[in-house]
This record gives sequence, structure tokens and C-alpha cells, in this order.
Amino acid sequence: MELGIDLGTATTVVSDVRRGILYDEPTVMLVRRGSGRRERVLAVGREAAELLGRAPSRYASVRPLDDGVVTDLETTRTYLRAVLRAAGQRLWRLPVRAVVTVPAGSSALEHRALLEAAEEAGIRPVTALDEAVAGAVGCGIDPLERRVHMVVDVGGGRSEAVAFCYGGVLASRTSKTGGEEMTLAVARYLREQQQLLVGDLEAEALKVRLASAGDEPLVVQGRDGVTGRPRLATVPAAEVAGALRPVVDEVLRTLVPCLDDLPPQAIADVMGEGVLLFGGSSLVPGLPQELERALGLPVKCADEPLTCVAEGAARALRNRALLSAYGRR
Ligand SMILES: Nc1ncnc2c1ncn2[C@@H]1O[C@H](COP(=O)(O)OP(=O)(O)OP(=O)(O)O)[C@@H](O)[C@H]1O
Repeated sequence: MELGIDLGTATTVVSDVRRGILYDEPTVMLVRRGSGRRERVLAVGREAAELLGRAPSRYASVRPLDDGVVTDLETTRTYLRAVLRAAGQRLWRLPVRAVVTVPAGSSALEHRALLEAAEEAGIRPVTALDEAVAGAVGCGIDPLERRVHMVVDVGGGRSEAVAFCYGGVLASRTSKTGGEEMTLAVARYLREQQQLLVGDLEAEALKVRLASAGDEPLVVQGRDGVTGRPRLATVPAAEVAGALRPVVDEVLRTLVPCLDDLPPQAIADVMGEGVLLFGGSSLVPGLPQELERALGLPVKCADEPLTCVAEGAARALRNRALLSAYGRR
């Protein structure tokens, strides 16, 4: 199997060179931790997310990444094994080689930890590639060109702006703010303005529904903050959007100065071509327009903002020149 693996803070996407997307589920697993015994995985991905808050107390939910970075080697290895099984590796019993993506702002130690966990999970050879470069490849850009390209990736745990050309990164900026902060902002708004307590899953679902709500009010279920009883609330879409605004502003404030590090010719290239935008949180209504205004440059949204990174990583696997220029070992 030749895989591109986008191991994101919120979502893990696995793409196979020939078969396309094999796995696209939340980055979470449910494990049983016994005294002295090894961790046993009860569920991974969507199934684990659905059991959050419902599973018996001897099970623990584990998220292997924090702000896009591996927190624990053993947990990440166990998680990757479970993902490969769910993606059908056991069925085919094929050796796996892969490109795994890492944030451009991750340190050598951080990406080495991910590579080590992947190797221990049986993925060999494995190369790390910046998410921004992989996403660009997934959208049909050739990062080996002389022309400068700039991409903005607004993900779950972090957001990045990266400019690159001719096999090298020219400038990058990282914000440890993304979709998860936006979800927290929605939950805070419901608690403070609507006196409604909701879990992370409900708050995230409300945030995602905003993209298709237009001006229609949104209905959300939770627990009344005063009586503790279940209650439905109808909230104006504009108020939910307003709750997201400070988080979006914070992301833009950190990413836009990436332009300051570029020479004038590079800006001219980006101006001609436009900035490519992807990542799940780029789907927040109005974000592309806000980014365009803040950068003063045209912004193009990826057709597949949630899967282009994994698809690009899988494609990069067969491009030796690209991997020797941008790959990290
Ligand atoms: N329609 C939508 N509107 C708003 N946010 C969305 C939408 N769809 C997905 N998201 C958010 O996108 C985020 C996941 O995006 P993505 O998969 O690009 O991030 P990731 O790769 O998991 O994280 P990171 O790159 O930060 O490690 C989640 O926070 C999710 O709530």
C-alpha cells in the first residue's frame, strides 16, 4: 500500500495512491487501561467519538495529537496501527510505505517522534512532508516550480501560512489556534448568552451547520444552565458567527505577517496566482473573504479542503524530486 497520511489534531485522513481516500475520521481512540496490561483499543475514529461521554469508566478516550504535534510515542503508534487496520491493511496484508504530513512549524524533535511512531507501527519507509506543501500538491500545484506559491491551512488545532518555491520554504507563520478554539467559542456563547450547556460534539456540530444555514436560525439541544433540564434553544446564525469572529481575527493576525518576509517578486507571483486556502476551518462562513481583505491578495478555496493534504501526500510518494527537496527524515 502506498499511503498519504494526514494525522491531524481533529481528523485523520488516509489516502491510497490507487484507491483514493480509505479513511477519514476523527483523531481519537477509546482504550482500556488495565494495571500492568498493555492498552487495548476498543474503538477508533467515528466509533470512538460516538462513545465519548458514554463509555464505562475503565475506558479512556485518547487523542494522540495536541496542536498538531505528537504528545506520546506509544499512544501514537497504537493509534496508527488501529487506523491502518480500519483502513483495510489487515485485509490486504500488504506492506505499507507512506508520506505522513507534519505542520511546517513543527520542530525536528516533533516530526522525528511521528516518524518513529509510524515506523514502529510497521510503516516503512516513511517520510514526513509539510501539510502545506502536501495540500498544494493535492490541489494540483507543483512546489518545485520557480514561481512562489502561498497557502493558508486553517485546521483543528493550528493554522499556518506557508510560502514556498523551487524546493524550499521561503516563509511561514503558525498560530496554535484553529477549529477547536472556534468550537470552544461556540460552547462559551451558548453558556453565557443562552444559558445552555452543551458538549464539544454539539458545539462542533452547530459550528459546522453554520456553513449551510444562511440567515436561518439554528436549533441546538443542551442542558439548561439554571434548571439542569434538557432544553432546545433557537439561536440566530449571526450570533454564532459573531462568537467565532474573535478566533478568526486571532488566526488572521498571526498568519498575515508571513507576507512581510517575502521579497517583492515573490509577492508579485502570489498576487498573480492567488493564495490557496484549505483545512476544515476554512469552511467557516466569511473566512475566505476576511483573509482576502487582511492579505490584500486574492484567495482561492480548495475544492476538497478536508482531504487535499492526504491526497497530495499520497501523490508526493511517487515524486522522488519533490520528496528529496521537501521531505523531512
Ligand atoms: N463546515 C465546517 N465549518 C466550520 N468548521 C469546520 C467545518 N468542517 C470541519 N470543520 C472544522 O475543521 C477542523 C478540522 O479540520 P482539518 O481536518 O483540516 O484539521 P486537522 O488536520 O485535524 O488539524 P491540524 O491540521 O490543526 O492538526 C475541525 O475543527 C472541524 O470542526
